[in-house]
Amino acid sequence: MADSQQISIQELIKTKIKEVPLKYVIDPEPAIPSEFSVPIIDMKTFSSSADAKASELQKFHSACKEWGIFQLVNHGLDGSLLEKLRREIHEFYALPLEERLRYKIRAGEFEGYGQNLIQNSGDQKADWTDRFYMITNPIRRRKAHLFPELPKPLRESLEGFITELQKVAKWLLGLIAEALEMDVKEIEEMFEDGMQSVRMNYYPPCPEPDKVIGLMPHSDGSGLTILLQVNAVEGFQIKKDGIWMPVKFLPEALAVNLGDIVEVLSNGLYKSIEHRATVNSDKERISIAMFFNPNFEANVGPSPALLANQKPIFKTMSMEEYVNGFFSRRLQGKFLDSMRI
Ligand SMILES: O=C(O)CCC(=O)C(=O)O
Ligand SMILES: [Fe+2]
Repeated sequence: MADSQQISIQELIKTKIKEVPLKYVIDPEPAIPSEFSVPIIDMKTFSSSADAKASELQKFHSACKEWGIFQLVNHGLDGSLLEKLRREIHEFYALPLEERLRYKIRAGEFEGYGQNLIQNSGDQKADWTDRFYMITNPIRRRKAHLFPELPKPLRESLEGFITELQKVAKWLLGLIAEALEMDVKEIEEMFEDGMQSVRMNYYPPCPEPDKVIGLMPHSDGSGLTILLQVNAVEGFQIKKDGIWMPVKFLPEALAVNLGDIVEVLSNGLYKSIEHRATVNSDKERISIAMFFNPNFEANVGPSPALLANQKPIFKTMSMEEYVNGFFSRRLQGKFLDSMRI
């Protein structure tokens, strides 16, 4: 396989393959369509009457307990900003290969553009995706050849998107503190100047879509993840009550899923949902996920506020230790299982 095709599936499919190479062939568990839809949380309701707010907070609390994912509407993000961001991400993936390769994943690193890494050789299977992952915050942790070197229009719209999402994430974390009856200061301090990262996921069309997976089943290692569908192609699925189900998002909603850190913080009351991405035969699919995490001075463990009347079910570790543990494995399954007491 030529080098470019090792880096990019987008290049591989230009060779008009009829069958997918063995390293991508898995046998994904089928999904079963469900009549249920992911809960919808309306941000506007929180600024209306006290009764309406209390009932929306209750809905939020149940969504976090039962689903670990919800769709946030009336989030106040500027439609034209989202429009521009979507256009610029498309343009990035339409760039000639040499341009995209300026950002390719370097040896021993996980940030950059390219296929998801296979950690151990053997017969480990690969995801059908060309992703671009990078740490965006704290700004001092941005790699000089990645974010600062992006094409200017993409960089500017990403910057705008990040600033807006930071406000939404801060508000959501405050809501989590309120729903869990924690001190809001505790969560604010934990996430202040936190580690944030972004992944632009590009899933090329696939000649045998039922044999591959865009992104293996996993829960996010983050505190919170905010996900935006970049084009209108479906493919996001969650495992709910042991069954995979496809998820349809409202076109302008932000999907918010809880990551492992919030599951640990809530001492298991809230759930980080297992999810995956599927691909299809004729359309590319693009999404962008932004991950919000605590800062490197924080500890990851059950909130002391919750331990007054319950035993911890997870260990506490430093954020540094947590991040090293998380990135030393591939994105698959649930990392927090290794933190259970
Ligand atoms: O592409 C998607 O819809 C899912 C992306 C995702 O789960 C991730 O980037 O962690
Ligand atoms: Fe994810």
